[in-house]
Amino acid sequence: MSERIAVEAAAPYEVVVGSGVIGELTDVVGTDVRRVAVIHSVAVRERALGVRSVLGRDQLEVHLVEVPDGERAKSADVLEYCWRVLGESGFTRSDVVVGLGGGSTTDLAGFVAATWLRGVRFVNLPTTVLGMVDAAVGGKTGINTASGKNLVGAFHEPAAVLCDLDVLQTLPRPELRSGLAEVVKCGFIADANILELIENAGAQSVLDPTSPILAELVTKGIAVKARTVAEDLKETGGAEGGIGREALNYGHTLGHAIEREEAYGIRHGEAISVGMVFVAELAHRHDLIDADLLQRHRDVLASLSLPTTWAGAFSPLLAAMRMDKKTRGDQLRFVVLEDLGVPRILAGPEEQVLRDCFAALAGGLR
Ligand SMILES: NC(=O)c1ccc[n+]([C@@H]2O[C@H](COP(=O)([O-])OP(=O)(O)OC[C@H]3O[C@@H](n4cnc5c(N)ncnc54)[C@H](O)[C@@H]3O)[C@@H](O)[C@H]2O)c1
Ligand SMILES: O=C(O)C(=O)C[C@@H](O)[C@H](O)[C@H](O)COP(=O)(O)O
Ligand SMILES: [Zn+2]
Repeated sequence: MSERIAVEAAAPYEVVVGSGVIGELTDVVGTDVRRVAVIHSVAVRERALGVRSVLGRDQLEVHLVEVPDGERAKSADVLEYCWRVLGESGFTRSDVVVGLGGGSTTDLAGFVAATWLRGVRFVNLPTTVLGMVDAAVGGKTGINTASGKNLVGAFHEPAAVLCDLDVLQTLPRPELRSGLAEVVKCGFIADANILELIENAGAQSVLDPTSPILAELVTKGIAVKARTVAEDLKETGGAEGGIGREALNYGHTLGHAIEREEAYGIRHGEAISVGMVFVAELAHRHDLIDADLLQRHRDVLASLSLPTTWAGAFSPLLAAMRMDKKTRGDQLRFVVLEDLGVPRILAGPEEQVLRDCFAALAGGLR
């Protein structure tokens, strides 16, 4: 059984979730296509070979473009390598890029597609929970630079996203957990039912790649992402009363800074987990949320063994946060909650309050 979630973009597309849905790839790649470049990470090489043999049957010329695992793929060097392969293969505007891998791979593949010939079609085949619920959907593509995370990129929507749950069976457990941090994020910003599902089911079944509960959480996370991006495709502002796509950045201001500070040795979802506790502290200290909602952040994340504390110096993080895309001029802006499911922007908090929130993090429980 599969679920189909529509994303109402300028060119609407579907996110298909279920076991075996990779079988739809030939259809979504489409006709009148001569070449397909499958940009994939090393870890999913076997899957890439499978994709090549399926697409190759239709007389397509399939180029496998293997890139490093994880964040190392999101570099100017790897981007340049992909451009070179496309150039040497004579890749035209009617050809298609396929991104096969986790969020790092699909962020890169999407940016390759956004920039080659000023934009070609691309299809995402995410192979991590995080890729399925977040990175592969919504059209944010890009790479990192020495100054920080995702600083160069483009909005470029995929033509389709196929989330084949079977691929999760090889995903290492810490990666699965990391993806769940973005699912928890969706719970706090938009769909409290996600939190209840996790709290009631318990970690064992949530972390089981074959469990119906994980499939349900993935589908619900995608639904939040699809709804949010459809309202504000390019992060220019939400509908009346809302903050639009910036809501999806919950926990990311500090989270991205931690990733950079750790030289990407921490997983994205782990850093975002710490970042969500930080902004919950911030909201609590501004009397926006009560102590119970703050504690609920720690509890649900800890129940999945996601980190809720981080020990290190604050000043480098503050400097990195100034490079966050939500910053305007010298003013830092954070996504916080004013209630469960009600995100808002908190602009220009006092530096001392930020330091106090950080100290509370480093010290664990308040
Ligand atoms: N564009 C967006 O909207 C968006 C949203 C969220 C996150 N992101 C980005 O996504 C990235 C994180 O993505 P991620 O958590 O998927 O990590 P990842 O892509 O770095 O993958 C994690 C590791 O798992 C391996 N892997 C992937 N699929 C596997 C599988 N099925 N079996 C075995 N190993 C597998 C990868 O090769 C890698 O080593 C970050 O760069 C983050 O900034 C982007
Ligand atoms: O889709 C979005 O919008 C998000 O913010 C989703 C985030 O989970 C994701 O990590 C995104 O890549 C962060 O974007 P950035 O604009 O802060 O780089
Ligand atoms: Zn994220």
